[in-house]
Amino acid sequence: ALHLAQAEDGKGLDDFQKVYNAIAEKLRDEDEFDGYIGYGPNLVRLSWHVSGTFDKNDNSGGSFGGTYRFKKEADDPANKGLQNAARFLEPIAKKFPWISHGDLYTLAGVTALQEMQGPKIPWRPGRVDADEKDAPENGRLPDASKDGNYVRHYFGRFGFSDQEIVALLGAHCLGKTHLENSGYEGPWGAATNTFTNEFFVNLLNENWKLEKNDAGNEQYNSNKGYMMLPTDYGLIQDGKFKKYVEKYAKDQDAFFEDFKSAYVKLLENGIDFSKLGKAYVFKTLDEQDS
Ligand code: HEM
Ligand SMILES: CCN(CC)c1nc(N)c2ccccc2n1
Repeated sequence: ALHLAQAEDGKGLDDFQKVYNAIAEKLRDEDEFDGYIGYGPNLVRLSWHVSGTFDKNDNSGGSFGGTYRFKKEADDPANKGLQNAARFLEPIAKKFPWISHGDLYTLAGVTALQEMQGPKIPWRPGRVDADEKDAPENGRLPDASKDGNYVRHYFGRFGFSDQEIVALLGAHCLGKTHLENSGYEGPWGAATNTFTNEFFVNLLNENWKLEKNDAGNEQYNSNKGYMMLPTDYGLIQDGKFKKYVEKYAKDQDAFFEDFKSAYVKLLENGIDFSKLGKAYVFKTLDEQDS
């Protein structure tokens, strides 16, 4: 059965907005990280990795239990580089000991996206920390060296449609790949900390050359110094995905709307929130500047 959400007792919008603000202020303050990209993209990746372990066949993994806090999950080679996001969140967890790890990891991704001018992401609390025995085994996160069909099959495990898959991958407008983390490198310079539909525009507009990188892995590079993972490139090799790439390259609002829905589905997969009221929509720091 699905995990039943149990909100932290007596905590409401104001309490979670305080956590949001603490993360957002720390994001602004520590802007030099990773060549002045900042921690935003890394926090978004963490929120996806703690959720992407979900398996609808037995309702294992996923964001509910906050099991990333155990080495068994954190040390998954696919999570290399996310130690930065985890370290960033430690003082936040200390300041707000009442928030569960699952709620903190997902709220941090929502905060980072909104502070990077992304769409407003409705968020619901109620994830409850589980034990190390509940941590999913390594190997549930995707392999970047594969093609579009692999991506369709991989996300089929969570019940995502072609349209939801393309929208979700639009998050690769943020940050960059790091050779020492994943064996992929770049894009230098182009890496951004602003949420836009640029990933789709680049996919369609650049001429991509398949090259071996310094780690011996193949990736697509453009003469402007952009890069695409083989799984990214699969979105324009596969006709059914490509029509959504074209839609989002033309219409950023449609991308924002579809990304928001798919990202919420990713973060809430496997959890029954029916006992809770409506989701919270947080104000950005800019919207609160008194
Ligand atoms: C086919 C599925 C996916 C594959 C194979 C994939 C693979 C990767 C790889 C290899 C990196 C580079 C990591 C590093 O070297 O530091 C990366 C970074 C990133 N991914 Fe994905 N990813 C996928 C889906 C997603 C999704 C669904 C999201 C969010 C909704 C996401 C968000 C990010 C972000 C924000 C970064 C940049 C992190 C940073 O700059 O530190 N990815 N991804
Ligand atoms: C759209 C070009 N960029 C940086 C703005 C980009 N492209 C990517 N293909 C990419 C893939 C994984 C993680 C980050 C990524 N960033």
